[in-house]
Amino acid sequence: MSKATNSPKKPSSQRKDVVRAEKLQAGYGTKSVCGVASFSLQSGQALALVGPNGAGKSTVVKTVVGQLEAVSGTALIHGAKVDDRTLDFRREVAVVFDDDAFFPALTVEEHLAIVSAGHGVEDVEEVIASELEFFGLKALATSRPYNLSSGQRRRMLLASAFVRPRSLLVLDEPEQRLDTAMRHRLATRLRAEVDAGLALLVVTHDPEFLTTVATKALFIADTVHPMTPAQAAAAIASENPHAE
Ligand SMILES: Nc1ncnc2c1ncn2[C@@H]1O[C@H](COP(=O)(O)OP(=O)(O)OP(=O)(O)O)[C@@H](O)[C@H]1O
Repeated sequence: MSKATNSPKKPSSQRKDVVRAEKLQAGYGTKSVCGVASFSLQSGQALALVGPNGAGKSTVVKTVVGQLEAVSGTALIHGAKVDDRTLDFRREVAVVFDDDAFFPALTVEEHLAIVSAGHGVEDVEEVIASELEFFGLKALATSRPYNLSSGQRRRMLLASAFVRPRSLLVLDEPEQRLDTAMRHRLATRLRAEVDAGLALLVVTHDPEFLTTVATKALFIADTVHPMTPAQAAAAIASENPHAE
């Protein structure tokens, strides 16, 4: 395996779809949870999925990354049907969902080291030091997950997506449990990475986060339709504040 850096790939002059969903119906078994979704995502773009609680955003994202079978339709990543067991998929696609997934016996820096080295990153120590700094985890590098706050554990999980190479980053409500300063820092960084060529698929309920990060949006409900980031931010802002 060739050595890798943890930076997103630069956009090529000829843009190809990183994600293409065609008439995708996401759901469980034979029951779809939302309308039919057709969309594409290219290098240098960030697509935000928005919509009310229970609308089907996470289900769509899990279907796109192959964690769920599509009820019907197709999802392609880099032109191929998704198989999250393949080496190519795992090399290219970094995914962070909202569920805490960690090894209780390993420290924060050991978690990051496993992910980074496992993806063939050359300068593991340097990369980890930089992400510990960015995510405000430097003083907690030798702590174990159960000794962290929920927001600190969230930072560790997010950091794990940045210590490895990625051409597609998939984040499900990354703003969850982060304080305002961290949300802002993360949003600003994600936008810079998108501008440098990353493809980002993100579910969010945070209008400010969306406005900073997204280049386009998709409203998920009984019908699915595209929106501009400004329209999507307005749609989120009008969501019932007591719905979450
Ligand atoms: N494992 C499952 N089996 C069956 N139905 C499920 C399962 N997980 C979620 N659902 C249902 O699928 C629908 C969509 O859920 P999903 O988590 O995709 O919504 P969401 O838009 O991401 O919501 P939120 O904004 O609350 O995170 C909901 O009605 C939910 O109850």
